[in-house]
Amino acid sequence: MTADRSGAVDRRGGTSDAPRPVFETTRGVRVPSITAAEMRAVDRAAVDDVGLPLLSMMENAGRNLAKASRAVVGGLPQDAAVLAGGGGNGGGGLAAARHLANHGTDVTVVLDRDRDALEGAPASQAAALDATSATLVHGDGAVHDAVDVVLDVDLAIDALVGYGLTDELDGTAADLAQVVDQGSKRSLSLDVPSGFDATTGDAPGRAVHPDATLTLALPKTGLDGVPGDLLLGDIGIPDGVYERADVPAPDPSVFGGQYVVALAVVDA
Ligand SMILES: NC(=O)C1=CN([C@@H]2O[C@H](COP(=O)(O)OP(=O)(O)OC[C@H]3O[C@@H](n4cnc5c(N)ncnc54)[C@H](O)[C@@H]3O)[C@@H](O)[C@H]2O)[C@H](O)CC1
Ligand SMILES: [K+]
Repeated sequence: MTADRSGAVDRRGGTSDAPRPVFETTRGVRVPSITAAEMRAVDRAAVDDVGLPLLSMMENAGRNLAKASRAVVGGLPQDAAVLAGGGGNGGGGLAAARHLANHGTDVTVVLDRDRDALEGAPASQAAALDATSATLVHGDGAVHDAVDVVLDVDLAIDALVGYGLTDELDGTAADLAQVVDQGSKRSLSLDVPSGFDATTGDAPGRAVHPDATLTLALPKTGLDGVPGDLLLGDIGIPDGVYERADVPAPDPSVFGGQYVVALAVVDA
């Protein structure tokens, strides 16, 4: 195996200039793919260079995720479990949990850590969630509680880890991923199925194998090989941010008035 597009190991055994997958919307609009490092640069430029708050992007991610859950279930889920980590991915899951609860879904959130361990934007999302009817389970016993909940509900939402995965999924997040894979009726992952590397598509350990993934802003290069349907969510990043990050901006016709669109791979 040789170095890939990001310096990580490429499951395609490719070289540093290995071709990237190209995706296409159902209306035939091509969408380029980007690595986790490039997406991180886009996020950084959005926040530091143009002052777009992280919470705004996270809110858009969570609202789109709640909306995408309707597509996976075939209507508003009656009940849902949201498995959430402590980073930006978990924060998006917490925002989705609030939107679903606001619309009448019976939501249980299972955090992969103590609630007191949350900081920054995810902590703000958890505080806002407290004002809803959603139940939050965390800390010791979270995995045990998750087993019963996930088996019962219409939909399990995987917001454990996104493009911030380092090495193989471990600890409570890995146990929760296994619960989703073995026990859920349907599952929807945020940005990247937890346990899969966003850039290479490798899953070196346990991972969620969802019915669908809602990825954010642009599809990540590793998503061409992951199981399930692929959706793309617009989180409001302006053209100039992509330019600053030296990343190709999506053509305006990719979304064309929608905030969530379906994608297929055209060139793997
Ligand atoms: N513009 C955007 O695309 C936005 C994306 N958002 C979402 O944020 C994540 C990236 O957030 P970040 O905090 O950088 O990383 P993650 O949440 O993906 O992961 C960090 C989290 O995961 C834990 N972790 C890492 N590796 C492992 C492992 N091997 N086993 C177990 N746990 C692991 C780590 O401890 C941290 O707690 C992106 O994917 C989007 O979903 C923003 O919400 C909005 C803007
Ligand atoms: K995820």
